[in-house]
Amino acid sequence: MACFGCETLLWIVAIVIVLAAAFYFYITWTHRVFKNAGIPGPEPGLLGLVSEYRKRSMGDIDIELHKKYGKILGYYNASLPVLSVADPDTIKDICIKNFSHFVNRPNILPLDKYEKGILTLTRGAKWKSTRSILTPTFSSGKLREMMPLMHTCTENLLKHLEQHAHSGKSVDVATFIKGYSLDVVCSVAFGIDVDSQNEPDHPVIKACIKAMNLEMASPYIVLCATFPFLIGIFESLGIGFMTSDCKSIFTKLIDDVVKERKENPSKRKDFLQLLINANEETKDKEDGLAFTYYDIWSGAVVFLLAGYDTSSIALTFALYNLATHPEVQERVVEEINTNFGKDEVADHDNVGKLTYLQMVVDETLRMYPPLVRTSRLVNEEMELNGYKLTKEMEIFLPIYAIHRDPDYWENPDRFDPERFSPEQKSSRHPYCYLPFGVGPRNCIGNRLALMEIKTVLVSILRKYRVICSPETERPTIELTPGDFMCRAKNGVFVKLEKRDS
Ligand code: HEM
Repeated sequence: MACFGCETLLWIVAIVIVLAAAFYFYITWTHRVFKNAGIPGPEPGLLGLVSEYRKRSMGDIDIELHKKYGKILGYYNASLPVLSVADPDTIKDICIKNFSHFVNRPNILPLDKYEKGILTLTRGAKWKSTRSILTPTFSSGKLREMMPLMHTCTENLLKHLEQHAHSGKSVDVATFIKGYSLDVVCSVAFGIDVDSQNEPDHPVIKACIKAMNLEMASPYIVLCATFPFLIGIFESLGIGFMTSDCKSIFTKLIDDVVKERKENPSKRKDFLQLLINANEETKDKEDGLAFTYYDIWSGAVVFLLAGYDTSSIALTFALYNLATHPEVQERVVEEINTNFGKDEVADHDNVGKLTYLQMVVDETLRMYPPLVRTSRLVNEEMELNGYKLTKEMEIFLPIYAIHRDPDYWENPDRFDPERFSPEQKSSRHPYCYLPFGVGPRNCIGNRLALMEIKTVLVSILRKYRVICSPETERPTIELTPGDFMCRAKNGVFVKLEKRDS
């Protein structure tokens, strides 16, 4: 007769075996989609590409997959099938021609009542109404009004760079630029003035940094991608993707500012005020069309989630490209000197004159698109170019891989701003360049981002020559593995040399 302890152990072993077998059958059942549809792609293994995300950058993974399997392929993120589309004509079909079938993006994580209003994640009618309310807040007039706030952040950045330039040592510009971008988010979206370089322990700064720390291979994402039904369960329990401490810091901050401004109307022309105005103006509209208090929260937070890292990555890589290509840098400086008066401040209106600088920024966004992939969700079963798409299938557009595809870009790893001369631009397929995405669901902040990047570059380049140091990674920069964003793994080190004024 078996002892009690042995019997328990046998039960545990049996349960583990049954669970492991159930998991195996479940996962192989979910991995049947592309084989059934005849769509090429890598063997899924147990968790699809998840183990790859720990080793290599997402951009490099996409390049390799598309080289091997063609412009349209299927892979799995844990149990979730993803159709990766790197063909510009099909991208046009998805994002423009058949947009109504692909309005939404997949949610890879649960969303609570605050997060559901975040524009990048909203769906259907809610997306349409939020997008149309937010679009005017990014108009030229509104951007012009926000410039003075951004200018104050640039002044802070220059102050910090000055201290380090003096030392003659190599500096990680990524850190400085991130600090600057955080100051912009706090000022423009949260209505507070913070100098994050001097106040790294400020609770809002810490919350912003924590809220941005999501990687594709994080346990939370892998769990939800393996068992997607958990997303619904978490949502019904009121659990979202942001940690509760970050959420309560943002909520308290926004509550306080909204309350204060409703009692004492403010003259400050920031994005948060535009959100408060939208809330006032739509409060009598029927349910679903009004811009609610939660939408103010989501509007401010989307600025952080979508606008902070993206702009700082673009700025950082622009400085890297200028340091590694001094002849391009001197041409930009010459253009600035020709078009700007001695003490003229770069602003919304005058940066438009700098056409060569625009080409440099465009080429930087090609080589290092801040968002490595963007996505769409199939909203009903359909056929597209001979492929059978199932309802809820995720479609990813591998921006980084398309930008490095030699079929569209000669010598794709070479930095060459001339690719964006009017002649070269007009001779290229328009959908093989997608740093800001494409179609009605493209980046709402693209003009703001470009204005910000160009004005900051002008301010830095008029003061400093950005040069390589022994620490500058060359010929290319290693990117962080498994990151949605195109982030430099080891920072971006350069030296700053003061220019003669
Ligand atoms: C260089 C900087 C930036 C880059 C490269 C960038 C890139 C992108 C990309 C690729 C998308 C997805 C588009 C698509 O799926 O077609 C996107 C969406 C979005 N971006 Fe940006 N972005 C930048 C800056 C900003 C800024 C400053 C904001 C300001 C708030 C912003 C707000 C958004 C929002 C709200 C969406 C979602 C739009 C929607 O779903 O309707 N972005 N961005």
